[in-house]
Amino acid sequence: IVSAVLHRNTKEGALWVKLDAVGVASGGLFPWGRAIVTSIISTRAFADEGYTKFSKALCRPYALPTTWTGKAIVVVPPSRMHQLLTRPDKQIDSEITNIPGLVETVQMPFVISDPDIYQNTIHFDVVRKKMSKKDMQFFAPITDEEIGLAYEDIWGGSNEWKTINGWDACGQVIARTAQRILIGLPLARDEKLLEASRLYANAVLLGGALMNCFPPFLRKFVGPIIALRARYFRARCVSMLVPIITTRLRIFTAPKQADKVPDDFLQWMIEVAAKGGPEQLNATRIANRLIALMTPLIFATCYVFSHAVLDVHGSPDKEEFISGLYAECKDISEKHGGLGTVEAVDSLYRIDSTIRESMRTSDVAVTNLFRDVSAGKVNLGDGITVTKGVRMAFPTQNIHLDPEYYNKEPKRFDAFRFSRGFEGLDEAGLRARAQERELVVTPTLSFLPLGYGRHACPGRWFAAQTMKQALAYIVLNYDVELTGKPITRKALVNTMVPPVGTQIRIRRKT
Ligand code: HEM
Repeated sequence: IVSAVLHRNTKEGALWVKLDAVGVASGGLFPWGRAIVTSIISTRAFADEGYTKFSKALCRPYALPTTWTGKAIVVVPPSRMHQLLTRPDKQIDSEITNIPGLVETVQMPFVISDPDIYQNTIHFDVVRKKMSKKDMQFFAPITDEEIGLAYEDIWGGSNEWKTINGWDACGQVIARTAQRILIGLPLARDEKLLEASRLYANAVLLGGALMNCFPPFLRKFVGPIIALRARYFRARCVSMLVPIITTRLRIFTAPKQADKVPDDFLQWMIEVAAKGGPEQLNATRIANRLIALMTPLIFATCYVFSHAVLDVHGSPDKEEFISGLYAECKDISEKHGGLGTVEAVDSLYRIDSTIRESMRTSDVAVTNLFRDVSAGKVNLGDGITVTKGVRMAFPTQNIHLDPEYYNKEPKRFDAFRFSRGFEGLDEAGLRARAQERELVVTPTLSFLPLGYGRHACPGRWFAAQTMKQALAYIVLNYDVELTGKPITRKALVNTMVPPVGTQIRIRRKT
């Protein structure tokens, strides 16, 4: 059936016939069907093969079979990346969009019933307007304070070793900090809301990965069942958020009293919603928008941050990394009287390099930066045109581990890879080479975890600043050891499954 769909006599069928495919056997029954089913556990191997054979050797796109779309996605070679990721979404001959890929990565429609939340993404505008580089001074002292309090409450102050779940412990600190920004005090510290939002984020990630193991025609049936857990936690979050949103809406519509208007994400969200018309000023809808943002704010940030903590502490070079990080954090923190300013956080170059390196080596996904053709056709060269309904992606994980871009041991986690070359320079030397620095927030064609071009992540300055503060806090205040076996990471379809069971031993430094 799959073969017939892929090869039917349409423009799309012509595309699949023309493209080289990976993982599809040349003989036997239902080769495409078998490749699609195998993609559940072999997407990474398929992508490795496609990268070597087609992306690198021939600079050609190839078809990657996947249960996710129930057919294949077109993996575009690095040579076409700049052009495709910087072009306007709408051109005379074609229209592309990144939204379906983002939405379907976590299968949002099964979790949130109101389609306006993911079809009309006005909450993205709030991130774009209020979370740019220039806004970081506003957030720095708030996140610094919340991170410190969160560690004290969650990781504790005991000098005795205790064993905790590393993924949960990192996630709880990030969730609390993210929530402080979203809804302010006192609700941000409400234990029940914190737990529900963190479990919601986990359920969305793991549920999405699981749902994507089923092709769309089966997903219709299993999706609602798998999504029950995420729906339950979402409903709990909504019921806790609606009262505060209702109060804020009242303040918003009342005659203005400047001192009463809070300054947090929820307030900015209400202001943007008001421009969208009265139907947007609905407390449940606003709650769902905040929850939709919890996926990047809590899940993506938690994913990256937990990996950075585990990568540093699980490295054979841990001693060297930790002592280098400690020296930097202590020096900068003493110089700036803490880490609650942009100037202080921006000076944490080794910390920045550690997080960037972890994002490079511990990718969230096998392929990423999805673009669906929504109208017309996109020409990929070599006579290959992609038509409406086809999803394109980039071989991001392969690029991140390619010796052409990372010539020194590309698979090794080398925390100071991006900072080492700048050590020992005086002020003038540092200034002269400032433009050369590759930071977490600097997307390049060989560093794509935060996107590139037109839709590069607008939350990256906030995510980077918060993760840097949170990692520096651990380095300064805790001894951490990984317990159990070394972490091995596997892909489930396109998602790299995080090590949610990893245990760590921690104690407060004396
Ligand atoms: C470390 C954590 C994060 C990672 C790894 C991450 C990753 C990404 C990536 C790869 C994209 C580009 C998608 C594409 O090109 O199609 C993206 C877009 C986006 N991110 Fe993030 N993100 C993170 C944190 C955040 C935060 C904290 C926020 C805001 C609260 C945020 C909000 C967004 C939004 C609104 C978009 C869509 C931009 C657009 O379509 O123009 N992200 N993110």
